[in-house]
Amino acid sequence: MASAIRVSSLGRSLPVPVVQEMARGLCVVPPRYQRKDDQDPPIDFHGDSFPSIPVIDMQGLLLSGGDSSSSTTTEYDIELNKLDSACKNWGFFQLVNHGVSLERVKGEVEKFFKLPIEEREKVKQPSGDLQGYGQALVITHEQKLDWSDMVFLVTHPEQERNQNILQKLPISLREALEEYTSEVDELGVTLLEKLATALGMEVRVMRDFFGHVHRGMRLNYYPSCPQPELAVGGSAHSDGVGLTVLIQVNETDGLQVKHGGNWVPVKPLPDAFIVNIGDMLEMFTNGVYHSCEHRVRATSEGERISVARFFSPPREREIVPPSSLVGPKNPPLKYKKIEVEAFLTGFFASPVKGRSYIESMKI
Ligand SMILES: O=C(O)CCC(=O)C(=O)O
Ligand SMILES: [Fe+2]
Repeated sequence: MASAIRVSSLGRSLPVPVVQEMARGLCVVPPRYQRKDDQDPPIDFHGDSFPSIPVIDMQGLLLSGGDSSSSTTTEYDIELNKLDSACKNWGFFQLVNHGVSLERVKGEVEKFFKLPIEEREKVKQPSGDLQGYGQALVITHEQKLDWSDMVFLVTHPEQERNQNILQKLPISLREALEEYTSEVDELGVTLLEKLATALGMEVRVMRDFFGHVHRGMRLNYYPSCPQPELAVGGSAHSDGVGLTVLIQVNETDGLQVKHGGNWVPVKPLPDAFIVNIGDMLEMFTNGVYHSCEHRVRATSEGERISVARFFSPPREREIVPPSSLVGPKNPPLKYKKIEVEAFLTGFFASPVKGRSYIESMKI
């Protein structure tokens, strides 16, 4: 039985109602979803100075940084510099011109969330597992909840897959996810290599850190909310991974990133990826790159769907920056040395609270 060889799950999340079902016909947000205390002030913007996350052109990036032995800067290196400064100052960027086709995966994910509840529940999160249709990081019965549902899947390494769940996904969705992940994974690896070049690190060092790349994904569903001023679509958090590559499936916006003390809304460009640095890359770069806090607001303007692909180092890897980023000519080591497995076990053991977990890793 394939599932018998799965390595142990990293945590569990208490079962919660499917918000999509609960929300049908509801006029009032139930108390457990009322989050008035989590509604930070809206962005403080002044006309033209409205900030937005940087935009990086993948074709420009592919042409950049090819010859690290040359000291001449080509016009394409501008894109690499833009990438570097986006990861330092924002930890978030939009990636355009990437060549990955998104149509099919978007259509199939939308179709999944339109299925009758009995069909969706076939892939329900089993108790004691994080994979499947449910929620993550629900640790206590008192904890306030997000106005969203998700399907979480680990796809690589193969022994961490929950075959039982994968096989119960509608076949057309499974095939679309397979096609999409093979394309987005290639892009993810290329991006990690470009990040290494931007950091002045040997590409080999980044490759060694990520190894065969641990890969997971989340299909996020945020139902329309009758009282959006009371609820939160997705709690403020930083991603406990290496790198996240996300697509917004439909037209409903809602993602906000914390920048300069403000919550800045993200308006995805057509077919763009939204990419962000995760906690493990912040630690591996000794804080040079920033794992930015982000959240999803609730809205009454309709449902919102997104698909996040996560890239991380393997569980047994210790998160330690390469010598090129730590003293004597660089800052001293800023984060505790910890294995990925221990990092993740801690991450999934407490309710999410902004950047508090990565902050607790600081020396
Ligand atoms: O739905 C979004 O735009 C953000 C989702 C997210 O932050 C996540 O899945 O980690
Ligand atoms: Fe996230």
